Amino acid sequence: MASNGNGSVANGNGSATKGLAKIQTHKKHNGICHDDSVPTVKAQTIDELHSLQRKKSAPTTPVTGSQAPFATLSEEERHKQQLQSISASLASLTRETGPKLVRGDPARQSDAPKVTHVHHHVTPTIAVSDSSLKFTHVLYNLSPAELYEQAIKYEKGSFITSTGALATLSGAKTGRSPRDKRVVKGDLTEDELWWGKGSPNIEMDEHTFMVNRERAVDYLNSLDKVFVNDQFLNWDLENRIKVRIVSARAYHSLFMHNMCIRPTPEELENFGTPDFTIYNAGQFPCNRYTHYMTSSTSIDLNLARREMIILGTQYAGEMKKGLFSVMHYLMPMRQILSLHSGCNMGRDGDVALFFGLSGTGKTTLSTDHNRYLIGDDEHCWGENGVSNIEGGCYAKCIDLSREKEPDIWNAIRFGTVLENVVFDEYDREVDYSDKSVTENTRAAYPIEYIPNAKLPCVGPHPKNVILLACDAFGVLPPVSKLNLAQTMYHFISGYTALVAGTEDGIKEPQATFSACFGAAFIMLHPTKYAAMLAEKMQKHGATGWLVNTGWSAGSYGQGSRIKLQYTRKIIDAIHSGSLLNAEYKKTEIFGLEIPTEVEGVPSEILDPVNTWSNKKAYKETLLKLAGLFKNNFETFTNYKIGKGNNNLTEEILAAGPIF
Ligand SMILES: Nc1ncnc2c1ncn2[C@@H]1O[C@H](COP(=O)(O)OP(=O)(O)OP(=O)(O)O)[C@@H](O)[C@H]1O
Ligand SMILES: O=C([O-])CC(=O)C(=O)O
Ligand SMILES: [Ca+2]
Ligand SMILES: [Mn+2]
Repeated sequence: MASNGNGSVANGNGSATKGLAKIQTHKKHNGICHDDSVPTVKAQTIDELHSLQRKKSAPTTPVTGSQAPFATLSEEERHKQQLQSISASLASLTRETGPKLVRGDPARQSDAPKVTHVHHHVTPTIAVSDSSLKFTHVLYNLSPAELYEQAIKYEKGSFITSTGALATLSGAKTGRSPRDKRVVKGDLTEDELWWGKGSPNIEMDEHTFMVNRERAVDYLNSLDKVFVNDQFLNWDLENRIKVRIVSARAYHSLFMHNMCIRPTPEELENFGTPDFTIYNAGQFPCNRYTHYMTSSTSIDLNLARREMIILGTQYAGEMKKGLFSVMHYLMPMRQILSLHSGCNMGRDGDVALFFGLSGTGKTTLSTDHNRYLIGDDEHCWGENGVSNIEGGCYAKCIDLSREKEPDIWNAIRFGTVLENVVFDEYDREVDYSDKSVTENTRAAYPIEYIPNAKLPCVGPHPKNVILLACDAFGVLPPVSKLNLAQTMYHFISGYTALVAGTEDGIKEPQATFSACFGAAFIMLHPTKYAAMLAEKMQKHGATGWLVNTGWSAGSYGQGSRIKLQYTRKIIDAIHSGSLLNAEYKKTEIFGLEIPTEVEGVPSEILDPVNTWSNKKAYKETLLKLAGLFKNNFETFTNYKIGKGNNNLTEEILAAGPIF
């Protein structure tokens, strides 16, 4: 609006004013003066006014820059194609087409009339059912703000915390249910996948999968609305996988919005058919009379159909880790190694991988203020280097403190999903020490919430491969340098003490072995991944390390957990290269090379024997753990690691504890 810059007295057309000049705020060309300086709204009705509040925009990603304007399709045509594709996704066994879908929130009445054009042809003889007469509203790739509103309006237990995060409850399950994860054994998968003892792939047949699929799809179709996320996995563009997640809760949609890679509007426009689809009907149980079902929970993977069904658990980590399993199948088929690891990069481009089971420190230690974060949990290592599979991080929050983990603390803000935390009823301050709901409290946030995230999340070949173990026995050294055979031995063993119930039902630390530091997610035999890792480490000259982030000066109960501050110093020394050239000595039994000094770490803790007052108890505990390693490794002694590489196989077998 034009203003008459030099004050309000002169009225510009030269007409004389008697007495005090009328104060004019602005003036129209026709010379009529108005007292009010505020322009009126451009709306004829209250409804229209409210409609002005919301500007139309497409979903955006804050990540990659290119935001080319839509060119090829009209908005309406694009919506129509999306809905048809989603309807096809939701088609049941008995109906050729899926439900009638309508875009938008059923609570917004104005959305309703737009539906007619997505009406599908139905075969009148079989498809007449009540559910085919109703519409299912599709909330497609909503923004975090919209998902907040949906969650707060419709999902009990959803609240905004004092820092703006969305606090939510995952229901009866507060961790994954590995014993309820099933994989269809069919022509494609029978020979390719790892089955039997030690394998995470509990078999099911195609028919049972379809029974569960029908149950999930019918449940979702019976709802007034479903959430659909179309997103990507893997920052390596050549090996990017398109995923669709159909779910019933805003919590699930926001979780996956944060955890998967968010498409730009342009990428969404050209999304096409997803490579893999999840049907999350987690609120609804499976039918226990169905063959194979041992509980009301079932997470079912069908690689041939490229689908996953979730029944009977609302824990969002099932979706994240279910897709990780899929990547553990798809990527090795392309000679790319999939890794349950964190990953970061120094200023000079030195990349480190952090392997470890749940709770060993992948997220905590890869989130390092002095380094670029590539990702905290799931990566690929291919011809050109490493790439993150995900677009977000999933940090443990129990006992989180601003001082010890500032970057994670600051990432818990608007947009972040906070699972199962306890907060003050009035001011909504979260009490991170409260375990009333679960010890496995979690925050899921987009990776760019970490200030020094490396975008895009890719990096060159790793220089250091750090194996993290949280040793509840307190006998493994805080850090050891490994040769290649030892690295493979410990990678295949995948030792830690499970802490704090990420897997449903486990509350106390206990020794556990999980091949490749992720047996729950691998699809092929562990030696396949191990061979790929050995080959890549050899080729690119990476050094292996074993870091104990667990106990010192006694086992769980007597000793205490190694201070995070010390572990960080150890990791710093690995990154800087100073530890590579330190002085080493060899430990008994495990034959580990341990440094005599690390800057910033008391030297006496570097050899665990020094920290135990009862040396006899130390030796007994060491032998006990060595025995557990030996027992565990027996399953692998008959396997060759890689093709024609017998030497390495023998070296690996010899790289374990000797007693
Ligand atoms: N010395 C230590 N080193 C690393 N972490 C420690 C140490 N002491 C305590 N911790 C705590 O241990 C936890 C490590 O959890 P983190 O989230 O890093 O696990 P993760 O390996 O990423 O597991 P997941 O795969 O389940 O996400 C954090 O809560 C961290 O604060
Ligand atoms: O999957 C989860 O729920 C958490 C996680 O990262 C793991 O267990 O490795
Ligand atoms: Ca993590
Ligand atoms: Mn993990």
